[in-house]
Amino acid sequence: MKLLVTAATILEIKPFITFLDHQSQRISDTQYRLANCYIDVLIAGIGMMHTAFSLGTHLAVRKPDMALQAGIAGSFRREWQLGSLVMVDREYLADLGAEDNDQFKDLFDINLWQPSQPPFTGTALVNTFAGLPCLPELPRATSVSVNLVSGSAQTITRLETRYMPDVESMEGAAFHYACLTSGIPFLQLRSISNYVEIRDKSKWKIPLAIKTLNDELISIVQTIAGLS
Ligand SMILES: O=C(O)c1cccc(C(=O)CC[C@H]2O[C@@H](n3cnc4c(=O)[nH]cnc43)[C@H](O)[C@@H]2O)c1
Repeated sequence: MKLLVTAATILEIKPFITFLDHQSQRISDTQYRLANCYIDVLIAGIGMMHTAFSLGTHLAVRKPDMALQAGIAGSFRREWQLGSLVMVDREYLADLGAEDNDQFKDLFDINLWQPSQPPFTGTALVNTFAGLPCLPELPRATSVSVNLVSGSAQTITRLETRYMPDVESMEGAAFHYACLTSGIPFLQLRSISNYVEIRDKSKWKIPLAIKTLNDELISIVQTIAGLS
């Protein structure tokens, strides 16, 4: 099994890298062997541009059997606690399009993209989770990927009305696009660090979200490697 684990920033998967440093055989700066599982770690950068380029290059060269993206996210759902985990089954590109006076239109609305053109299902990038060696028991979430973190009532209402999202990140859609296009089974794991609201960074629980994210990531990778 060749597994890719990717994150936007090293901060988000530092405990996982520490686990690999202690529990696995280090092959190079970014490659490890854990039992019969070869693990590549890719810090792809924040945002869809960095993620798409890093992943596109990596998937073409390394051809992993599975890719796992781990990161923190904002939640639209107040009933989901900070630090709780989801796996994303549906991604929307929520701020790529055109402004028509005070209305936002995405690329499907203005007919530059057609619904269900590959690799889209309708207007979403959908993970069926087919081909994965294991699937954690986590809530499934619809996600929007944005370049501009949502922080106004108007934007939040627009996203909720249009996409009915549970969570928001800055990379998920690029990850889904790259994996669907390359035909590589994939899993996007997100831990909720904040609610999507008018920006107040003092309320974010990044250390808690990173802890729960990495506990789950380690557990999943141990399962894939046949260690639990
Ligand atoms: O200081 C800020 O305003 C700020 C805004 C968004 C993200 C950050 C980060 O430091 C984390 C980068 C990372 O986190 C993901 N993320 C987390 N929460 C959200 C969100 O509410 N909306 C979109 N992305 C979020 C994102 O995927 C970034 O890679 C700081």
